Amino acid sequence: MIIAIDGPAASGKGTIARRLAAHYRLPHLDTGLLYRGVGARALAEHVKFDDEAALAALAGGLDLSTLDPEALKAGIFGEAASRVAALAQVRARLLALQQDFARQPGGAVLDGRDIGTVIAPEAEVKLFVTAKPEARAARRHRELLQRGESVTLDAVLADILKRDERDSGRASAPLICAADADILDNTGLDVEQSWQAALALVERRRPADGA
Ligand SMILES: Nc1ncnc2c1ncn2[C@@H]1O[C@H](COP(=O)(O)OP(=O)(O)OP(=O)(O)O)[C@@H](O)[C@H]1O
Ligand SMILES: Nc1ccn([C@@H]2O[C@H](COP(=O)(O)O)[C@@H](O)[C@H]2O)c(=O)n1
Repeated sequence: MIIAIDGPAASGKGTIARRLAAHYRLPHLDTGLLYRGVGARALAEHVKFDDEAALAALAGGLDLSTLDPEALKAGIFGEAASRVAALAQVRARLLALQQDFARQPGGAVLDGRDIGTVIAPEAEVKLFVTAKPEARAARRHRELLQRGESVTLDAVLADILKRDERDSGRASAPLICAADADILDNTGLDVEQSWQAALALVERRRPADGA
């Protein structure tokens, strides 16, 4: 069974994806980490965000096993990720890795922006997890403060709105809800309520044999 989870920044899709993976004993890929990894290397190597060929080369050389999820969750890499993610050549270089992960025997859980539309349109279960920008900003703000980052709620909200616009407006694999996805708006739901709502939606769609 492939479970595809998409949605805007800080909607809680990663939290849900990790729990679904544990619940159904499926491998999980947070695809945002790939773009964050490319963005981080671009910053480290001073590659300009309009140098598509050079950024695509970085994407082609990405080694999943060396990515540090904790470090890549820093706010600065979210913005860098969304800039490199707008480039078609970068996305093309990351396509096979994600599709291979999705199509492994037994299935997988992937979360991102284009999983149900581009990476695994054949997924048996698709969730589009969303929440009002103010709710998402409050969550991300809390998370960044816990990480020790000094940032205002207004700055986080502005970043989220900018990223939403860039991710939804780009020509290549924009963030859109797949026509056959279930929408979960978890504004006003806490983590546990959001998880229970997601699980109920997945259970409704899950193939009887779990394949
Ligand atoms: N329903 C919820 N209510 C409150 N906080 C939540 C909820 N769901 C997730 N969170 C918290 O919000 C933050 C963002 O959640 P998460 O990382 O799952 O979002 P995401 O959509 O995967 O974000 P990203 O933009 O990095 O892909 C985390 O700190 C998480 O613990
Ligand atoms: N499938 C995906 C996943 C992510 N992106 C881009 O990466 C940025 C960071 O993603 P997070 O989920 O870690 O916040 C995001 O803003 C997207 O621009 C993507 O394009 N496709």
